[in-house]
Amino acid sequence: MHLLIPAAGMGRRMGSDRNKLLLTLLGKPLLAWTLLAAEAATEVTQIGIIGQPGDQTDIQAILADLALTKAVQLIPGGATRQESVYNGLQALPSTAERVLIHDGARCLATSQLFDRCAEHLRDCPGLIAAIPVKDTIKVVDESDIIQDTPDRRRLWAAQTPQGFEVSLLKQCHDQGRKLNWDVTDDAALFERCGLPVQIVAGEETNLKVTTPMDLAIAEFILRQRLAASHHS
Ligand SMILES: Nc1ccn([C@@H]2O[C@H](COP(=O)(O)OP(=O)(O)OP(=O)(O)O)[C@@H](O)[C@H]2O)c(=O)n1
Ligand SMILES: C[C@](O)(CO)[C@H](O)COP(=O)(O)O
Repeated sequence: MHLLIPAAGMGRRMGSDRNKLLLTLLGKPLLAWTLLAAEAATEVTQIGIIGQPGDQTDIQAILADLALTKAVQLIPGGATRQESVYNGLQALPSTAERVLIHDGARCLATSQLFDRCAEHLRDCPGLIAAIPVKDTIKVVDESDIIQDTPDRRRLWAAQTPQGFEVSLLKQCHDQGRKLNWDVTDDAALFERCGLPVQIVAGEETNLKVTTPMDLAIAEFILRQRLAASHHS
């Protein structure tokens, strides 16, 4: 199955001078960890990295270092994640029926999670990895006065991978562009088009590295993971 990796962000919330996916986490760029998980996933056959042209040299260097066995294509990114994924969809071969999309910034996703999503995608038109929300969530108005406390049993935190039938997702993206929808994930486009999106069990460690604190937490998790694999 094809995997698209949006990797064309600026990392503004990270506050660094470059794309956060090029920052180092335990000796490798963030993007390299994401690619290693994709390489280890049995169900992933082809990888499209969606990156800004200005990052292309760095991305090529990461690829040269990893020497992945899977076919990798570089696709130019857009101004938003939504635009970047749109570009990725246009670059897929016409034979691609289903696609997984996974944020480069979720560099701790395991190969098992990719495989689980790909397997489920054979039985539904759209899905996302997600985990149940642990906090009590408040809905507030413009003055920060609480308006509602939704039932936590119905709240899930969206992650990636997200997977879809390619033809349907392309239609949803086209609709979104026509109607100027501005969304943060692909599932939202599917939802707005009235299409069902299934939840698949995500991973608590599959955080999106967004801020410097996330980077520190990711390093802690990765250290634990590597230590456990050395002892087994
Ligand atoms: N124009 C964009 C913006 C984001 N992304 C990707 O989408 C994922 C999720 O985005 P986010 O974590 O918000 O990354 P940034 O946009 O880099 O971060 P920020 O919003 O803090 O600038 C990341 O892998 C990012 O590289 C992308 O491919 N193209
Ligand atoms: C796609 C996503 O990673 C799901 O959690 C997320 O929506 C990306 O955008 P965000 O604006 O950084 O939440």
